[in-house]
Amino acid sequence: MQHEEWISRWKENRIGFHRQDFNHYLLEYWPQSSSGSVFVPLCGKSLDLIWLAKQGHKVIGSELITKAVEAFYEEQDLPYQLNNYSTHTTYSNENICIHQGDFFRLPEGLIESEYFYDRAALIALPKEYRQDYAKQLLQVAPRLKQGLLITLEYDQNIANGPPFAVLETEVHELFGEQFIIEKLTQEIVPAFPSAVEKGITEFNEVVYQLILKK
Ligand SMILES: C[S@@+](CC[C@H](N)C(=O)[O-])C[C@H]1O[C@@H](n2cnc3c(N)ncnc32)[C@H](O)[C@@H]1O
Repeated sequence: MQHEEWISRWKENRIGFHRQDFNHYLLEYWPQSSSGSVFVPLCGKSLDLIWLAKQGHKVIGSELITKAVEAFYEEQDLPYQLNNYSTHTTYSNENICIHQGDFFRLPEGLIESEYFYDRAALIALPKEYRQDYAKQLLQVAPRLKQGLLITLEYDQNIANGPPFAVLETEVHELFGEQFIIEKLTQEIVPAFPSAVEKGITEFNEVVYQLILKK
């Protein structure tokens, strides 16, 4: 998807993916024993960043759109410091730091997180970008050892994304070489309003745990 489309979505407030509460799969399935840093790619202004920080994690997000990042810190009333780099601008706070810029241009090894959380990141990308997403995730955060991934399934022949349908076979194609993939749960849920407009009434939401192979 073109950057311009995300710019106009945020500008026009067409952000039906944004939730006013914490993701219930995160609350249920986030590994309680985890500690350290969590990477949240394509993070928007998600409240899940707050929940993860409250669990004691250092949280590192990546988000393309300046308006989204500024809205996050302003709405959460969190102070931040700014640092400009060639590929991105970093908004830092004691617990939550967001690299604003193109995820695909973040430098190799920038992020030292051991955990990642993907809700509506992989499924925000068209198929032709998803292999690069999986590759870049591990290049930018080479110490990752575990992740929680939430995908959506629906008939992509009825409507195009985003959100895009990402089936279990593709999750294995993208991550199966590096990670042991366990499907934790799945649930039929009402589709986002933008998908309803395109004729999709419900999604099958699927939650996976990914653990790095030894
Ligand atoms: C569907 S939203 C999901 C946001 C968040 N994960 C959530 O659960 O609310 C996808 C987000 O990815 C951002 N995005 C799209 N392309 C990106 C890129 N190349 N680099 C960084 N962020 C990107 C969009 O601006 C948008 O905020």
